[in-house]
Amino acid sequence: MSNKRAKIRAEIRNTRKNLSNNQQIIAAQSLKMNFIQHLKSEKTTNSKHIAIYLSNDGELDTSLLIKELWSLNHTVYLPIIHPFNGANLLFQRYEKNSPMRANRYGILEPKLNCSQICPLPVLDYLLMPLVAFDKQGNRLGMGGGFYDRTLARLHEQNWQKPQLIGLAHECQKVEALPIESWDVPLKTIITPDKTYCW
Ligand SMILES: Nc1nc2c(c(=O)[nH]1)N(C=O)[C@@H](CNc1ccc(C(=O)N[C@@H](CCC(=O)O)C(=O)O)cc1)CN2
Ligand SMILES: Nc1ncnc2c1ncn2[C@@H]1O[C@H](COP(=O)(O)OP(=O)(O)OP(=O)(O)O)[C@@H](O)[C@H]1O
Repeated sequence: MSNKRAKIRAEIRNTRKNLSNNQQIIAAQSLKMNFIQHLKSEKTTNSKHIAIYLSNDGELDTSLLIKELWSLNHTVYLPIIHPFNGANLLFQRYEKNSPMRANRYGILEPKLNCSQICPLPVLDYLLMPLVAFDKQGNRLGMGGGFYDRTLARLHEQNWQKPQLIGLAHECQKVEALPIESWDVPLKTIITPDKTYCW
């Protein structure tokens, strides 16, 4: 692993964890408004299949957005670390009363129920956590390689769906990330302040 990537990861995780509760609440409200605005700008009104994540480690809080998506009749999914290969993600439906369990990192995920797994190409939007992003839309995650491995096959083809959207605080932006061959760049990143499009 590149030292430079590890250093950026450690620094930004620290900055992000030091955001106050108040800053996190305001950020969560802005994220909700910005993503709903993004959906409206696409001029499609039917209900969508949207994968998101439950926040951890100072990540942008998604809880308000998830409630809003449910109330607008969108179908929400969360990542599950693959129970057999442990290296890829599956996306399983998430409802208010879904049975949950903590994964190996202590992050809650739905208990595996194969009938509720959504194949990747059926998802309309994949909202991804990240640690750092740069001005070209490159993404640095927590270091597990889960999203990159899960998206690798899709990335080799000229895929239409899902639209990949990174969610981050503005303080997670850096000038330029050292990139690796497997990194999947993002077309959109939503922060509480701005929606970046490439
Ligand atoms: N909210 C959220 N969910 C997610 C991710 C994420 O980045 N954020 N992931 C995105 O891929 C996957 C989990 N990836 C993760 C990778 C590392 C750590 C982590 O805390 N690592 C510790 C070391 C833990 C250990 O090995 O025991 C650390 O770096 O301190 C957390 C999640 C799936 N779910
Ligand atoms: N497409 C892939 N095929 C095989 N291995 C991969 C692939 N993508 C990533 N990896 C492995 O995963 C490890 C971690 O990758 P990286 O540091 O880019 O993760 P990350 O983007 O920070 O994490 P995440 O995607 O989980 O948020 C790398 O050392 C690499 O070996």
